[in-house]
Amino acid sequence: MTGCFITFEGPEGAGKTTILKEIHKKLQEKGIDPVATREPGGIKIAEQIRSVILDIENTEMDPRTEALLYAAARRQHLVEKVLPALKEKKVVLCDRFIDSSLAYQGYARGLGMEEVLSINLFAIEDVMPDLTIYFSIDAEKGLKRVYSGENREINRLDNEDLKFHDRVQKGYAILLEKYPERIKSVNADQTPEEVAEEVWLLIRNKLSL
Ligand SMILES: Nc1ncnc2c1ncn2[C@@H]1O[C@H](COP(=O)(O)OP(=O)(O)OP(=O)(O)O)[C@@H](O)[C@H]1O
Ligand SMILES: Cc1cn([C@H]2C[C@H](O)[C@@H](COP(=O)(O)O)O2)c(=O)[nH]c1=O
Repeated sequence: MTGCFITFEGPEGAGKTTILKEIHKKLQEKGIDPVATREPGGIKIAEQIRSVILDIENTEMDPRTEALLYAAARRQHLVEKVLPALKEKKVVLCDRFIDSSLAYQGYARGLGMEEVLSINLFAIEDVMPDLTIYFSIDAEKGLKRVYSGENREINRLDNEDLKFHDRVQKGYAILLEKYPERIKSVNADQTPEEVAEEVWLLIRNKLSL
């Protein structure tokens, strides 16, 4: 098996983290030892940057600072964790990557998707995911899940108004049109078991399992 970089994308509460854990388990059952990680975070420095970005009290953060911090966390995570794993021919499952920056900072914050792409190309050079799974759900429904769940703290980005989260979704819609070969959409508004099944099918196809 060759290395494969698979990213999970979507609005808040779409179920990415839940399904990523399930896919990790399913791959292990097939005798594969995948690396499961997340952005921003996944390694010490990037987790430290994450707490600065997502701190609910950092309301004065400038949008360009925000975009640069995400890109910096991405760079460090890529060189410290993702690239070494791919070099060992591992499957890497990553909760969010560059598409989040394009949808959230580029489109929803209004910085421009091309501008945000260019700072990110500096961070990632030419490393793009082999497959991106987009968890499609209405922004409001996803947010309701986040606010009613008890398993994570509400962060600064969750706290943006619904219009912001609707723009995030629009940003992703643009990306789905732009990268149809790489980004595959699943219906995230189903039971976790049904969503996991759709995602599993895509991953099995990609890995020829
Ligand atoms: N298919 C589903 N149906 C209903 N609830 C779900 C489903 N998938 C996940 N949830 C619940 O919704 C909440 C958010 O799920 P999860 O953390 O997996 O989403 P996420 O996409 O990673 O969110 P975020 O990016 O905002 O952290 C959790 O409480 C989880 O238990
Ligand atoms: C990578 C990345 C993330 N974001 C946003 C998306 C979420 O609101 C948070 C991360 O929280 P999660 O619970 O781990 O999903 O950060 C962003 O705006 N830009 C990015 O590049």
